[in-house]
Amino acid sequence: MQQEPHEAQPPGEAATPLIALRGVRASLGGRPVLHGIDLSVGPGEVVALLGANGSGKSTAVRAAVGQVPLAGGDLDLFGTPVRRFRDWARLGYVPQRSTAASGVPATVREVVASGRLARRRLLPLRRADREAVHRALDLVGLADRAGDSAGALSGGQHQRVLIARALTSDPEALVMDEPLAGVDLASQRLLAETLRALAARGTGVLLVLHELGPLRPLIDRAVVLSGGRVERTVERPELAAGEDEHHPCHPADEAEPAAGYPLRTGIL
Ligand SMILES: Nc1ncnc2c1ncn2[C@@H]1O[C@H](COP(=O)(O)OP(=O)(O)OP(=O)(O)O)[C@@H](O)[C@H]1O
Repeated sequence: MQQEPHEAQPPGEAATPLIALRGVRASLGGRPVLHGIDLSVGPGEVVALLGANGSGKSTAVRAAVGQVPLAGGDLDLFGTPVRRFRDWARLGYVPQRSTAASGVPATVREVVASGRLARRRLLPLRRADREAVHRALDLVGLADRAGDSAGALSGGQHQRVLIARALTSDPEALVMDEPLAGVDLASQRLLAETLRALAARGTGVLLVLHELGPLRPLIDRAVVLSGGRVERTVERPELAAGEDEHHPCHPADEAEPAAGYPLRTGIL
């Protein structure tokens, strides 16, 4: 990973969003899931996507990284319409754990190094790459497990390996789907420190979260989805009054309207 800041915007000019969804609609299995999502992440911004189970958070971030075709609306990445965008190495993505945990017969180091290949374009890894892999593993507290089989890790450790893989490619925008799921508090704090440092040098971060947890002070904007739409947006949720850190984000499943969503989420 480089330590230099990403390219700065000329003074006086509004920064081009790294990720911009405008009126995005998407269907899965023939069923409309997103009904017109507006969302943007600028350089150095940390944006949290919240909402009940089934509200469309994963679909929205998968749409944002080009994994779900758009049924309508626009997606721009680094100012380029997605249909013309090719520079995928600028975008890091950590998928939801359940969709990523496969029985890959590789060491932890190899899994993390695969994140570097996007930058190397399949050339052999050099010393700088190996150092970047080590740094990324150190950042997630797993440097001592580099030689272990990835299959021998716990669920939370596996999640941290996926985070390290995304970090090692030094992305300018980082999209993470529930990075805190199954990750212990000490590792959540490590992740918070890492994201703070990345944002400070211009990396934009989009996170699906159930609870803000130790990431709360970093969040510039929280976007709450409900039924595939943006229900509300809250700037700097850390500053919002009446919060309860430990209250779950989504008390009800979207499929159970009787449970009374939207309730107070406890997050915002
Ligand atoms: N492959 C699929 N085919 C059809 N429908 C799908 C598919 N994947 C998800 N859906 C539906 O799309 C809706 C949104 O799902 P999504 O996974 O985006 O929600 P989410 O907000 O991320 O939920 P969670 O908090 O449970 O992860 C849900 O109603 C879900 O049932």
